[in-house]
Amino acid sequence: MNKKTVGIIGVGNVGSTLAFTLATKNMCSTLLLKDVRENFVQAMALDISQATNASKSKTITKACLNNEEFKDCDVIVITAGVARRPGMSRDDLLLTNAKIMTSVITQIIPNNPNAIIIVVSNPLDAMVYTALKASNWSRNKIIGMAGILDSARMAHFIFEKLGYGQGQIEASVMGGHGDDMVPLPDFSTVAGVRLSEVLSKEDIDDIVYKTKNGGAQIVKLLETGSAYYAPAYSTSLMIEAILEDKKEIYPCAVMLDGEYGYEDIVSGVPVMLGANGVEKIIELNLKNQQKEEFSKSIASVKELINILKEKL
Ligand SMILES: NC(=O)c1ccc[n+]([C@@H]2O[C@H](COP(=O)([O-])OP(=O)(O)OC[C@H]3O[C@@H](n4cnc5c(N)ncnc54)[C@H](O)[C@@H]3O)[C@@H](O)[C@H]2O)c1
Ligand SMILES: O=C(O)C[C@H](O)C(=O)O
Repeated sequence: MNKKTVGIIGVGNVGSTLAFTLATKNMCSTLLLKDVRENFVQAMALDISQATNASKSKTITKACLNNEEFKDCDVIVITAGVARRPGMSRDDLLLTNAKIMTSVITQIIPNNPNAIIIVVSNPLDAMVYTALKASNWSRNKIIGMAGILDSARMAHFIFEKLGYGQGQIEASVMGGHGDDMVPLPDFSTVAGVRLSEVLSKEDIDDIVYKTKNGGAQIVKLLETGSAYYAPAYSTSLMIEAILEDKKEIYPCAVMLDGEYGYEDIVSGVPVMLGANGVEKIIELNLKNQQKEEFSKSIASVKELINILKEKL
């Protein structure tokens, strides 16, 4: 096991599921948990620590009740904020979560100068942007989790149509983590076979629709919040790639600086993750229609950022 410290701020549904995954899988030596709900975070730390002992993992889990204890992290995950409820879009969380993000960043930065930060709070791309501006850190160090989740959802819907190929599906989604995300059937395969070889255009269109609506579908069924198992697991893959310097390619939300023709805007693109966070941004050769969809998705994130500039 790595002698590494992971911190999680916001230990609600996603944060606690992630903490449980990391601790019971022995993925770090120390796990620091922080939340505004002080009793709750202590309960989570106790419960997860006891699960860890049952699993014979060596991870030590601690609840931090002040900023001084939350220190020396190699990776920090921010899931602090509110989640949407039925009838809401992720964008409705903008102002509330931007205030929380700014306050969290200001608190954690002084004691964690070497951390790579993974942002999960929504609306995701605008929250990564907020965290980057509040910290003034370089773009390789603050990364948003969404593309792995959206791609996993797309793989799920591909399997639903096919009825075979579970575990062999590679799906690809880029763009912002909002209603205008860009599922890419042309870059998706089943055991290397292109989707268009095994599914009709109608089926593929339906998969694209369901992928874009995947988060809202769960919100509607849950009634009290949003998805957490797939988001937490997707985040754990990013953490593993960073802690173990795996140099793996994942779709993540990053600040663009000329890539795909955009700058000063955050969006989901394939990146290489390693010990330094984002170590490379990969530029796919998109067709015209895919470029248009990506541009629409960028415009939606820009709108949110303009609201933040005006109102915060
Ligand atoms: N990027 C993605 O793909 C993705 C996936 C799932 C959820 N999310 C987002 O992640 C966020 C968390 O979702 P959840 O289901 O875990 O919600 P949740 O309500 O279960 O947990 C949020 C936690 O944040 C805490 N919190 C609030 N303000 C805080 C602060 N200032 N400091 C520390 N902790 C604070 C709350 O007390 C709560 O425990 C939401 O914004 C949600 O929309 C994003
Ligand atoms: O849908 C949400 O609000 C949460 C998250 O962004 C998701 O896609 O599950």
